[in-house]
Amino acid sequence: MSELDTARDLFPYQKAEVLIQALPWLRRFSGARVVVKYGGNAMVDDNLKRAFAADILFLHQVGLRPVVVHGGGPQISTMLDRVGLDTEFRGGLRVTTPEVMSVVRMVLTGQVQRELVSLLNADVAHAVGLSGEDGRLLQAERRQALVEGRPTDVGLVGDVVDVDPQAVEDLLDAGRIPVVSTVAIDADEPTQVLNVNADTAAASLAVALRATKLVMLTDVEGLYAGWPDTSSLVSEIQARDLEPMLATLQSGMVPKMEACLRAVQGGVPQAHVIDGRREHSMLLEIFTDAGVGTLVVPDTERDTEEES
Ligand SMILES: Nc1ncnc2c1ncn2[C@@H]1O[C@H](COP(=O)(O)OP(=O)(O)O)[C@@H](O)[C@H]1O
Ligand SMILES: CC(=O)N[C@@H](CCC(=O)OP(=O)(O)O)C(=O)O
Repeated sequence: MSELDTARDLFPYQKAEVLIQALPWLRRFSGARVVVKYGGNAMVDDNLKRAFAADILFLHQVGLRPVVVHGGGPQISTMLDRVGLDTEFRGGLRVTTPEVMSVVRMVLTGQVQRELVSLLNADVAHAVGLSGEDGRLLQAERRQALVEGRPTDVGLVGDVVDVDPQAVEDLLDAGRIPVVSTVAIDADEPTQVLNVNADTAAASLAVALRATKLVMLTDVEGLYAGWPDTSSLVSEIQARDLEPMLATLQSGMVPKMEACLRAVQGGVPQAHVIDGRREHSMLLEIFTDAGVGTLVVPDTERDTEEES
């Protein structure tokens, strides 16, 4: 039996109780901008994608202003394989030749984004897709990867250095749900596009939009202190405790936690990593005090005072 069936089986008074309990959260987050990063690894089946779209539409309907930033790493790898191009990652970043860049852009903006926009618009037409190229939303500078401590060339890969959020602001003002693909413009050569990690791009956008929350949906429960020991889930961590942990993390969790750190240090009050494989985990996180996943918060003032 799915969790949805269980919810349907609630007694009517229990359903009313759930609605009442959500009221303080609905009040608190009314009008809040929430940047939701949907990772390619959490887009594993059609039911999950539909549940994700339903959650985003719920947030929008109850007065929050969700902005979706999507990934698509596995989907890019599948397409590269299909067209006979090799996939290689160095230091967590895809080695991006001009041919690979064409596939990255095509899959992110022409496949993954289109699919999400179409799911979100199935009943009401709220969602509009855009890429980091539109309105110069995301500008990046070429970067290298760190492999065993050594800077290594990874081709057309960048780090977001400038965000012009106006195109997203315009859509939010018009009551739309922006769906952003993280292809960026090369700040040094504006006709060139760069491949950027979707987690760090989402964090930069959350900072530029002065978002209330950054929520990252992925394929694990959250951050594990002793990965792969799944009993070591970190439920809440301050920026100053996360920083020294970064060097101990592996693979996809490195950019994700760097992104959470970038967000809270840039003024976003809360950054969450939650399990995108569980239907409606986003609603649980936002509208209950169930405390799912890992919450990253800025250093508290009290602790800062204690130190000085
Ligand atoms: N300390 C850790 N805690 C949780 N996951 C970790 C950790 N270290 C590495 N990982 C890996 O990071 C992956 C999530 O990152 P990634 O594959 O990039 O996801 P996404 O496509 O959602 O961005 C997990 O599936 C897990 O294999
Ligand atoms: C430079 C780099 O590695 N870019 C990523 C962009 C997509 C992404 O980040 O997707 P997920 O969020 O699903 O991992 C890539 O090419 O896979």
